[in-house]
Amino acid sequence: MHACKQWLKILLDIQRLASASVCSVLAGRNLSVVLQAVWQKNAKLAPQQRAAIQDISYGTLRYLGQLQGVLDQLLDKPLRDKALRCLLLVGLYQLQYSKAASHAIVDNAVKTAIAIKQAHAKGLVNAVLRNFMRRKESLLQALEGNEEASYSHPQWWIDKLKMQYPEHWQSILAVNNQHPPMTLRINRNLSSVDAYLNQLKANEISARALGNSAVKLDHPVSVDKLPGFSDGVVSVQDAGAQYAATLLDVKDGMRVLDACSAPGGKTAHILELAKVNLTALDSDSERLQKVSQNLKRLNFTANLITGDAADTSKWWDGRLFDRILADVPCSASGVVRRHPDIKWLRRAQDILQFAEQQQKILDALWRCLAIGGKLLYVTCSVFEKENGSQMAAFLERHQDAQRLPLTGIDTLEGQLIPNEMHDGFYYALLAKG
Ligand SMILES: C[S@@+](CC[C@H](N)C(=O)[O-])C[C@H]1O[C@@H](n2cnc3c(N)ncnc32)[C@H](O)[C@@H]1O
Repeated sequence: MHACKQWLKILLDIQRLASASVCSVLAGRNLSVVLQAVWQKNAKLAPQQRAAIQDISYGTLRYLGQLQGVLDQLLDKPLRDKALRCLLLVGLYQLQYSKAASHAIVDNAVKTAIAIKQAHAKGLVNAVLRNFMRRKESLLQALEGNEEASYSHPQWWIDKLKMQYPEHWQSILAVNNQHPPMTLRINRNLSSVDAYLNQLKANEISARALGNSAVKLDHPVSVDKLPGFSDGVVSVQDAGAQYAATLLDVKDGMRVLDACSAPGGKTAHILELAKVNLTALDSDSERLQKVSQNLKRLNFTANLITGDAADTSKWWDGRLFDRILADVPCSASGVVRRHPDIKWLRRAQDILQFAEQQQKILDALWRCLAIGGKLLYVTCSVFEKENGSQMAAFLERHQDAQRLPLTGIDTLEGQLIPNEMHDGFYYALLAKG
């Protein structure tokens, strides 16, 4: 194929596959699962094409509220065709946020309309996107006062944050719409933050220290570019997540349970901190394989079990644990910048369901903890039903539980508010008396 034609086909494929991915998410599917399926079906995609499809899909979902608000102004009547609507959203995203030439984006979108059998809509695609280019300022200005469009989050989500964080809700929403940082955890048995920063510098990777084991890269790189990654010198882990293993206060010889362990980021950190007898449980056997791969890279071993943390009769041998990490399933509302699909997939009522599941897991695990032992409850949520009120209710039910201070961490009563440095987490450290 002529080089120019080939290039055009590549651009069309990118737009077509990104639109299809956005459509699948809007139909209720998880973006990373959708993209995995796209890679499998289109095995010949070059790494740059994959990166572009990923970037456009993530970006469109990150700014979906705003893009929908703009699109609705540009349409005379509601557009029922979902594939076409997604193509227009993707085109608007590219026009507003990508560096590609505007005329090329519009031309491609028109051709993509034909490729996805929407040839009748060529005129509409052309008109909507060109109108956006002409009237951009006024269209964006007209969104003022429309919170769902201005903050690109569902209104119920914005309302919850406003109620719960009268001072921080806007900064949380803003951070959720940023690109996530790539942060590393240095295995301090093998290196140190200073030594690793020097290694990164020698490899022309700019970064800075965040505390005594975390290093934040100025720009994400693929892990194979990280010195010592395959030898376990570093792991990729958000700085907020790195508090978990430290707070758990593990000592050599302890029996430790990591009750919701996959993919094993915190499991590995615990093993870096002490020589413990560790059981890593997860209800998802496929995800548990990731724990196994992670531990292998880091040269650690643990007792891996597939099981439901809430149903101890199926997997527990009755011997009490000295430490339990309960990094429970949650709304993931604290890690939205890593998974922008979450904010559109969740429904307000899901939060209560998560809270119920968390309660069952917590109550079951509490029975497995030795007297004098500690349990760390963790969520990557910012919603208080899963966090503060979950903990308050737990302490009401369990008179033998005492909440311990989170030494060395700046939190809002256990809540780590997402910011430029770290994701959003909630931590509650409990001692059994
Ligand atoms: C927040 S993730 C854990 C992240 C992990 N601790 C890490 O740092 O890499 C929650 C995990 O809980 C698992 N899970 C969900 N329900 C569970 C249950 N009833 N029992 C055990 N694991 C469960 C999910 O499969 C998921 O892997």
